[in-house]
Amino acid sequence: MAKYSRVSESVGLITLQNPPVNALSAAVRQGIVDTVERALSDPKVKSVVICGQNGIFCGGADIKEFGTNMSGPLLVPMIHAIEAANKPVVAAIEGSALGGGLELALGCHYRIAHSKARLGLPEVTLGLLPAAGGTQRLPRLIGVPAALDLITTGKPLDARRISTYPCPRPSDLDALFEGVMEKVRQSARGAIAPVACVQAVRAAATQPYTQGMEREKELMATLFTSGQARALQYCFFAQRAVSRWSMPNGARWDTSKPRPVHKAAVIGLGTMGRGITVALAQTGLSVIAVETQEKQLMDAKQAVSGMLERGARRRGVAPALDKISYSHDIQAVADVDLVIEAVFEDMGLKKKVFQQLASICRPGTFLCTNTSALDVDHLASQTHNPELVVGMHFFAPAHVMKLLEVVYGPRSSPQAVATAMQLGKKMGKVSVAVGNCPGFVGNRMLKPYMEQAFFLLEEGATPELVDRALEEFGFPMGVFRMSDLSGLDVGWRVRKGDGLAEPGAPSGQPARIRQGRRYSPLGDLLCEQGRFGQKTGQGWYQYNKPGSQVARSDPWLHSFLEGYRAQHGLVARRIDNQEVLDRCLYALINEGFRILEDGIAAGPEDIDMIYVFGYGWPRHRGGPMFYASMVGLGKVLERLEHYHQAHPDVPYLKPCSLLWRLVASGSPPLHKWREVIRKLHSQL
Ligand SMILES: CC/C=C/CC(=O)SCCNC(=O)CCNC(=O)[C@H](O)C(C)(C)COP(=O)(O)OP(=O)(O)OC[C@H]1O[C@@H](n2cnc3c(N)ncnc32)[C@H](O)[C@@H]1OP(=O)(O)O
Repeated sequence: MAKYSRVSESVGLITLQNPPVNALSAAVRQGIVDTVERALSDPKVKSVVICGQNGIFCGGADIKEFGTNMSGPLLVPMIHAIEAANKPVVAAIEGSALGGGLELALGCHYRIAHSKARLGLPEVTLGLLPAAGGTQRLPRLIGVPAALDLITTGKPLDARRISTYPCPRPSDLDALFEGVMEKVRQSARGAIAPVACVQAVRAAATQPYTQGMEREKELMATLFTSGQARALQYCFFAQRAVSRWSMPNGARWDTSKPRPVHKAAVIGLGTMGRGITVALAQTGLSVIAVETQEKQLMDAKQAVSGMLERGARRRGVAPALDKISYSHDIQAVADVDLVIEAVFEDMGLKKKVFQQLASICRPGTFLCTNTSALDVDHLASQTHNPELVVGMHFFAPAHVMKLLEVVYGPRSSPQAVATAMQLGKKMGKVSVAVGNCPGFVGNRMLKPYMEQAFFLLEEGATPELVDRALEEFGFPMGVFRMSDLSGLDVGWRVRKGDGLAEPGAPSGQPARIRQGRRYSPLGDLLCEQGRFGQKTGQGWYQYNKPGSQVARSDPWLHSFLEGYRAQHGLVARRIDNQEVLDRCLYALINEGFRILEDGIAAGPEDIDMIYVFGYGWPRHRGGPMFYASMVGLGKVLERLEHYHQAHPDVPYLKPCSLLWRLVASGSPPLHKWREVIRKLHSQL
């Protein structure tokens, strides 16, 4: 809706009214058309001001309308009519003016913005482009380079005084567009909207306005119906939906009250502990950082200060150095509100820390563990108050990565979960509440994905082939480059703990069967040679020196694979990209369905946001479960069955019962899966 009033006798004031962000729904667009017409036909009105209610100009088109039969006036003619008005129209911008909201402002003759206003064209993040004249008017207003930056990244900027703008004067348009196109293609990793944005702005720079508008419309028509736009718009809502968490016992976000956290402690200052300390201090909390080894404590202090200083420089603020006090004595945590344990991933050590915390901390202190896979409930049982224990699983580097898995055990209280979720939000994380099981959601699904990658090497693939297929799909790094980055020894330690990795495996089939199922010892064999990845300069690839990040193909690895296949009587065959994607992704997705079946994740959105924000799943593909729904559940099931028949000793390829059930009930759209899951649970 849009409210009309006349102020100071001669000013027609149009106020957009559609809480919470004044999105341009059909009713709002109709309201604008009607009120503009009214102002223009009123002889007493000499000028018109458009603003938004409740401190926000406009959050853009109503994204909820996208999948529907959109009715009401169209944005383009509405904005044209405003631009063509014979009375001056001013956009008075407070808060956000985004997407269609900014395009509306661009159609006005003047724009006045509050110094704290945020202006942006985020359409590209939804798989679209600003097709209400945004790609045509903005370059004309602020120049091609600045417009390209805003339109292709979707990042908003603060209102600025015009005198601070650089004067846009590109000398060689062709070179400029070629350069930008190359950069955009690289960072887009297969997303089509950023590329279309460049093409639309190129039309603005090289063609008359009307032809530019035609090109903008044409490009938008392609994007609007694309699967990528659907995926990105799904992510927009899923990111918000995961904050409305629920637990199988009925506890929910809206009935569980978090407790405020002012002072926190981090135990263990390795890589994860340092990142968590930085993230907490940057949020404004007082932090006690504990490391019992003196040398490690000194190193950590220096590293944390450096990270805080660099971060503060980037954001133009003072570093939060004074928020942290360091101690080598765990007794220093006695009066904090919440503790995050981040010691070495070893159950014995973690148990000891939890026993100590239980006797040191004041009653009511929340005790959290940053374990990435261990049993949170077992740690809770070391304390007097297991209801105060939850997992807070951060991702490295913890002050940068957006994902936080909040892991509740069977005894975690709703208040503990609510407190961890709220703290995550304060830290700027996308927090997802998940149940307790080995690996939780993210790492549990990674296991079958990595297992398939190892098997593919045994059958004839190379790390380069597997990685290329996954990177072309949109992952920033394939599985082997990622494994080299995070360290092969991490998985080796876990496999040893699980009784899987044994040194000096014999040759032949028995060497590749462990605990009754197919097993690939390839990763273990590399570790036995001291090839831990980037940190040792050798892993699945080779590096110039330890710590280097530039992976190069390694002839040693290729002949090692040949020798391994010969030793075990395996004949290499040709493997194509499709098989790599099918086997790695469908095995991972199948585990996602098992996680839903087990009630470890409340819905597919939780799994998808974990993969998008923590594991580099390409956002324009919406997350693994959304991807499965786009591919078609029937096809996923058929492919899994096919591969399981070929590899009956690989249980991860056996389609799970929820997938069968969903296909049997007609492959309902993803937002209906919860109903099927509820029915399944009620029958168990
Ligand atoms: C015809 C095609 C035309 C396309 C042109 C476009 O305009 S595309 C849309 C471009 N606009 C955006 O992408 C803006 C998206 N919104 C935001 O970035 C933020 O919401 C905000 C406006 C900066 C406000 O942020 P804040 O943190 O204050 O609130 P939330 O993000 O939590 O949002 C509050 C609720 O409002 C819903 N919502 C926000 N924007 C839209 C929108 N454009 N359409 C529909 N709904 C929107 C959001 O989902 C939240 O709802 P919940 O029910 O609470 O989840």
